[in-house]
Amino acid sequence: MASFRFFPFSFSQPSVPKPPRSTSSSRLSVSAVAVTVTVGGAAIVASRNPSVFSSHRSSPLTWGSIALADPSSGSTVVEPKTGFSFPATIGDSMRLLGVGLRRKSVLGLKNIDVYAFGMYADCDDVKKLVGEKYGNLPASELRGNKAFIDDLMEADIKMTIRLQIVYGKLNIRSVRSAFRDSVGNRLKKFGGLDNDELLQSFTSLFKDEYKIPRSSTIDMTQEPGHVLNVAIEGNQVGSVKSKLLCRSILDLYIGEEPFDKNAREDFLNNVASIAVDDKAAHEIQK
Ligand SMILES: CCCCCCCCCCCC(=O)O
Repeated sequence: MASFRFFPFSFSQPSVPKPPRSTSSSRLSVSAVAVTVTVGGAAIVASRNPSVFSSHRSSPLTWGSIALADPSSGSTVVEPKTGFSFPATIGDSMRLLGVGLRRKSVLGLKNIDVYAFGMYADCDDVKKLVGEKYGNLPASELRGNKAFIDDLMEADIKMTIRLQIVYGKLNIRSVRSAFRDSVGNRLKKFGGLDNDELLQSFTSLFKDEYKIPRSSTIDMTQEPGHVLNVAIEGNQVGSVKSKLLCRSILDLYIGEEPFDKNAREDFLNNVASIAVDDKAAHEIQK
């Protein structure tokens, strides 16, 4: 049964400013990266090479970005290292702005591919934030602007991080424990030491009875009002209302020490490109 917890937001001063080390090693060279986009059943290969997508976009910022393929066509984007695909849109408004891979070292010996992930955001919410606070900033400065990136993770923007399990031997206890480490660390970073109850409210959503075989999905969606909604295989398993928790989870993927640096870069490029396209549209209308 789905559960709902409410945690009022309060950020205290970061007392443990050291984030976990990124374990991602999915650094991909310009020539090596390939992302397949399928449109109407046909596969299109995208890469970080700027030329691939430049034909259908006006912005020079969108090199290597993958999500701005036609969202109305039911297209999907493939994470290149795992071959796992992600829909270009979820629902009416959420668009895929980056895909990546979470790798994790086991007993300090070898890295395993744990899950592929897709990062989605509501474009209208993103445009609203840019319009309200960053309208005067040139797009080239937007994607690297720390205040903007912090705002992206703190504003009331609808976003989903979809995990797709790659490692077939994963059980839900390992998921709980991995979240306890990674999210727990971020909660300390942004909220101080006293957040055990909040962390417990989140990890307890992952109940023993849930099975997560290879290719199953876990969606973590920030809904309006900073409600974190978790769904496993499309079934809602619970929600926690906490701005701190939402911020901490987004930081794992979009923050300064992300699990996959290239995925973050693509995400920020695509966010900037949405904003640029919106500004350009307004200029034309004037
Ligand atoms: C054997 C490795 C087990 C790792 C399980 C990770 C499962 C999901 C955790 C999500 C948060 C994170 O990536 O840290």
